[in-house]
Amino acid sequence: MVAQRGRRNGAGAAHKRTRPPGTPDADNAPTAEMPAVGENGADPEVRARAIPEAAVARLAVYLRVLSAMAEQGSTTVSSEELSSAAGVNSAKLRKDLSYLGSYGTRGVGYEVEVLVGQIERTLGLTRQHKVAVVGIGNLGHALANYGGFPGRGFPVEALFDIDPDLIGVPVGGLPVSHLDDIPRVCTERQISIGVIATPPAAAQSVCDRLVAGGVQCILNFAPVVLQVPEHVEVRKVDLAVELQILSFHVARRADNAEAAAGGVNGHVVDPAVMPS
Ligand SMILES: NC(=O)c1ccc[n+]([C@@H]2O[C@H](COP(=O)([O-])OP(=O)(O)OC[C@H]3O[C@@H](n4cnc5c(N)ncnc54)[C@H](O)[C@@H]3O)[C@@H](O)[C@H]2O)c1
Repeated sequence: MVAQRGRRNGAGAAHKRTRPPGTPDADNAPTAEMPAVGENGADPEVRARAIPEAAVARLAVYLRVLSAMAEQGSTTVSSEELSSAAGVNSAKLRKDLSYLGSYGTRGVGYEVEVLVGQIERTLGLTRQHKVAVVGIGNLGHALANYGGFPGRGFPVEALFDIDPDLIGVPVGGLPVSHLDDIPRVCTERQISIGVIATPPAAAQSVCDRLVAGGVQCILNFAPVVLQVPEHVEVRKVDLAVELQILSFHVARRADNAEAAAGGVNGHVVDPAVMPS
C-alpha cells in the first residue's frame, strides 16, 4: 500500500498556475505569426505548466473542433470561426492560444494543422496514455464500452473489479481482472491513467493500488477526496458540481436579462425615486 503522505485532491483543489512573466495578454498580442511552441525560447514544459487549468480544458475543446475542421479539409481558420465553433468568446480564445505561442496571422487566421500539432504537444497527446478502469458497474461498463477513447490516444487496456461474478468476464472485449491484481497488471501493461468508478468507500484503497502499479494520473468519479503522493495528478469528476455551475450561469443570465429590462439589483426601479 502507498503511504498516505501526499497532497489532498478534490473538486476544489484547483491547480493554481500563473502566467509566466512575459506571456503576452491577448488584447496586446502581436498579430504577426509567432514561432510554434518551443521555438521562441520558452521551454514548452515550463509553458505548459503555466497554463491555467480552465484554459487547458478549453484547449481540449479547440482540438476537437480543429480536428473536425481538418477532416473536412479546412487548412486555415479565423479566431472568430474557431471561437464560435468552440462556444468561447474570441478574446478568451486568442488568450488561450497565446499560451501556446500562437497568435495567428492578420487577415489569415491560424493554420489548422499547425494549431492541432501545438495543442497536441501541449496536452501531451503525442503519445498514447494507457487507461485502466476500476469498478465495472454502471459507469465502468459505459466507460469500458465507449469506443471514443482509443482514437484520441487513450486506449483502455485493463479493467478491475472485486465482484467474483465479473472476474474474467469480457466487457468491451477486455476481461475483468481482480482488484488485487491492479499493481502487477498496471506495471506490466504500463498503465498511466487509472479511472476510479467504485463506490466512495473503496476509492482510496483502489487509488493506493493504482499508485503502487505506477499509475501517474487518476480520474476519480467517486465522490471522495483522495490522498496521493506528490507525483500523482488527480482529477475529480463530479457531475453534481457541473450541474451547479450550469445553474449558476442560468441564474446569472436571468439576473442580467432582468437588469437589462430596466431593473437594478434584480428589482425594477421607479425612475421617479432614482437618485439624480
Ligand atoms: N452512475 C453514474 O452516473 C455516476 C455518475 C457520477 C459519479 N458516479 C460515481 O461513480 C461510482 C460508480 O458508480 P456506479 O453507478 O457505476 O456504481 P455501481 O454500484 O454500478 O458500480 C460499482 C462497481 O464497483 C465495484 N467495486 C466495489 N468495491 C470495489 C473495490 N474495492 N475494488 C474494485 N471494484 C469495486 C462493484 O463490484 C461494482 O461493479 C460511484 O462512486 C458513483 O457515486 C456515478
